[in-house]
Amino acid sequence: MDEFDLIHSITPRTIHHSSVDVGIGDDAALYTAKHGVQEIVCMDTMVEDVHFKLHYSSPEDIGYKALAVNISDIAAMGGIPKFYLVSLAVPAKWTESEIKAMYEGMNELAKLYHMDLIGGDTVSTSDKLVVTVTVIGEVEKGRACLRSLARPNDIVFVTGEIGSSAAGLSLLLEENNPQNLFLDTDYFINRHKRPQPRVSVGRLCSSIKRAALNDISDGLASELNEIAEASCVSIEIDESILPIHSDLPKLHSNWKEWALFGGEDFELTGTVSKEEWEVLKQECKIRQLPITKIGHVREKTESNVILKTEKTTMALEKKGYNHFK
Ligand SMILES: Nc1ncnc2c1ncn2[C@@H]1O[C@H](COP(=O)(O)OP(=O)(O)O)[C@@H](O)[C@H]1O
Ligand SMILES: Cc1ncc(C[n+]2csc(CCOP(=O)(O)OP(=O)(O)O)c2C)c(N)n1
Ligand SMILES: [Mg+2]
Ligand SMILES: [Mg+2]
Ligand SMILES: [Mg+2]
Repeated sequence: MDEFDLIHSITPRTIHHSSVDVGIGDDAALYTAKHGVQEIVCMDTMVEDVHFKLHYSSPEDIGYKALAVNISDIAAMGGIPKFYLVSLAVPAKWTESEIKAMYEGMNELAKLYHMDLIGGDTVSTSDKLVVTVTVIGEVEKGRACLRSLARPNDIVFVTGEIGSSAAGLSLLLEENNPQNLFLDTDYFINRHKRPQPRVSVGRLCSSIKRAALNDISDGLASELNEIAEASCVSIEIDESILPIHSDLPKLHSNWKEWALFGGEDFELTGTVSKEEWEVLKQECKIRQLPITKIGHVREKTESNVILKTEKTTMALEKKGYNHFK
C-alpha cells in the first residue's frame, strides 16, 4: 500500500459546501466562516480493543461509529455538523481495501448530513488501530446548548432509549447468552455498532429559549452529573420512567446498570424550562423523534444527581465509563 495513493483514493470527488476553499491536498484545509454563527470543533478517538474489537466490528462499522460519536458531540451543542478530518494509525496487516471500507462507513453518515471530508493524517503503527475524527460544525451565535444552562425547576429529558448499546456490547463480548430465542439480539448489537446521533433534536433545542444538553457516551449518570456540576444545580430523576427497550430486562438482571452507567447510547440528555418542554415535546412528536421526561432540576443540594426508585431516594454517583479507572 502507498500512503499517497491511499490519500488520493479517499479524497472526495464532490463537496457539499461551497465555503470549502481548500480541501484535501495542501498543508491544511481552508474554509470561509460565516458571520452570525459560532464554529464548533470536537474530536473523539476510537482504539481497537478499547472501543471495538476486530472480530465483531467490520471496517465499515468502525468508520461509521468513529464519525457518529463526533457528530453526537456536535448534536449535544445544538449544532449542524459540516466538515470532518480523519487521523489514522494503521497496523501493517490492514489492506488498502479495508481502509477504504472504513471510509465507506464514514461516508454513509457524511452523505446523510452533507458533510465534507476536508483532511486528516495517515501513519503506520506496530500494534492496534487508532481512528481519530475531528468534526467541525456550526450553531447560530449564542444558541449553543451548553452544559451550564440548566436551571432549577427545569424538566430533565432523554431522547430514544438507554442501555441498549451496553446490552449489545455485552452480547458481543459473550458476557451473557440469553436463552430466550425470541429476543432480537441483533437489534441491541446494532445499537452498539451503529449509534444514530440525534442532530435533529439538538437543532430543536438550539431553537428554543434555553436548553442544556449532553450526549450519552459515558452513561446517563455521568452525563447528568456533568450538567449538574456545570450548572450548579441538582438533578432528580425517576427510575420508573427511564426509557428502555421492552426486551432489555429480559436480557440480563444487570439491565438497570446498563441504562444508568453503560454508556455509548449516543442519545441526548438535557434540561429545558417547563414551558419550553411543552414546545420541545410537541415538535419532537410531529417529527416522530422519541423524547421522554425523566425528572426535574432542583436548587443545588449535597448530591448532584438524585435517583428516585419505588423504595428509596439515593445519590446517583458520577460512575460510568472512565478510561483510567
Ligand atoms: N487530551 C486532551 N487535550 C485537551 N483537551 C481534552 C483532551 N481530552 C479531552 N479534552 C477536552 O475535555 C472535554 C471533555 O472531554 P470528553 O469527556 O472526551 O468529552 P465528550 O464526552 O463530550 O466527548 C472536552 O472539552 C474535550 O475537548
Ligand atoms: C471492547 C470494548 N470494551 C468496552 C467498551 C465500552 N466503552 C469503551 S469507551 C466507552 C465510553 C465512550 O467512549 P469515550 O472515548 O469515553 O468517548 P467520549 O466520552 O470522549 O465521547 C465505553 C462505554 C467498548 N465499546 N468496547
Ligand atoms: Mg471525547
Ligand atoms: Mg464524545
Ligand atoms: Mg468519555
